[in-house]
Amino acid sequence: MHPQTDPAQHDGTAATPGTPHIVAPGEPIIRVRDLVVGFGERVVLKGLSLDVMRGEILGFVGASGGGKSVLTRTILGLVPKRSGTVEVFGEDLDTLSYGERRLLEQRWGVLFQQGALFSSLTVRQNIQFPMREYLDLSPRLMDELVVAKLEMVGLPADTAEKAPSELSGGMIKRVALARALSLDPEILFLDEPTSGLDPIGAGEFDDLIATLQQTLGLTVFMVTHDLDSLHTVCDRIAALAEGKVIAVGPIETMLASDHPWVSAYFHGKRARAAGFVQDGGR
Ligand SMILES: Nc1ncnc2c1ncn2[C@@H]1O[C@H](COP(=O)(O)OP(=O)(O)OP(=O)(O)O)[C@@H](O)[C@H]1O
Repeated sequence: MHPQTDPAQHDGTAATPGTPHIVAPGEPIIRVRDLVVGFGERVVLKGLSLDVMRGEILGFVGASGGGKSVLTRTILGLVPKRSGTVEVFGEDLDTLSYGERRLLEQRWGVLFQQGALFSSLTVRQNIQFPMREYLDLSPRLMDELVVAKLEMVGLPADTAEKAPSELSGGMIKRVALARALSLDPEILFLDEPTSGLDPIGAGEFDDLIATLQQTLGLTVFMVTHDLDSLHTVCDRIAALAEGKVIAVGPIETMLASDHPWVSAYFHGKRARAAGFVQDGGR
C-alpha cells in the first residue's frame, strides 16, 4: 500500500525517523504561510501563503520575475527564507535532520525550468542519477526501471543509450520528466514544463502530465505561463502578484477576479487567442 493511503497512520502523531510522515486526508500536502524571501535589498515574496492539496494539479502563474521559481526553490529548501513557514508532507524542512531531509527529498521529483539533462551522461545515466544518489539498487534493477520510466513518458527503450544532444526539445523534456519520476515521487514540481515546445508538443506534454497524475495519483505543482496548460490540466490556479498569492481557485475564479493583473492575464489578447474568453467578453 502506498504510504499516504495507510489509514492506520492518520493519527496525527509525529513520524518517527525513517517513517514517512503521513498527511491526513483533506490536509494540504504543501503548506506555505507568511513566507518572506529576499535577496539583499530586494524582497521577492512578501508574506505569501498557499496550500497545495494532495492529488491536485496546481498551476502557479505570475508576472515574469515575480518570484515563481523562487517560491518553488524555497519550498524545496534550496533558497533560504527570512520568515514564514513551509511544510511539505506535514514536515517543516527547517526542523529536519540531514537524514530525515534526504528521506523527504525522495518523495518529490523536480523538473526545473532550465531542466536540462546532464549533457555528458546518457539518457540512462540521467534517469539513474537520483537512484544512485538516494538508493542502493542493483545495476540490473536500475536498468529495468529506466525502461519503465521511459515507457511512462512515451519514449522507446532504445532512447536510454542516446546522448541528450541527439534528442529533440520535446524528447529532452520527456527524459527530464522520466528523471523526475525516477524515485516514484508523490509530488512533482514542474517549472514551466512546456516552455520551448511548439503548441502540439506542449499539448502532448500536458496530456502526459494529466495521465501520469491520474494513474500515479501524483500531486503536481506546476509553474507555467501556458494558458492552454492552465485550462486543460490544472485543477486549481494560484496567481502571484506583489509577492503574494492574490487569487487561488479553479479557472472560473481567475476569470471572475477583479485583480488587475489576473484580469489582464486571463482576459488579455493571448487568452482570447487561446479561445479562453470570447472577444468582447469583459
Ligand atoms: N539567487 C538569487 N539571487 C538574487 N536574486 C535572485 C536570485 N534568484 C532569483 N532572484 C530574483 O528574484 C526575482 C524573482 O525571480 P524568479 O526566477 O522567481 O521569477 P519568475 O517569476 O520565476 O520569473 P520567470 O517567469 O521569468 O521565470 C527576480 O528579480 C530574480 O532576479
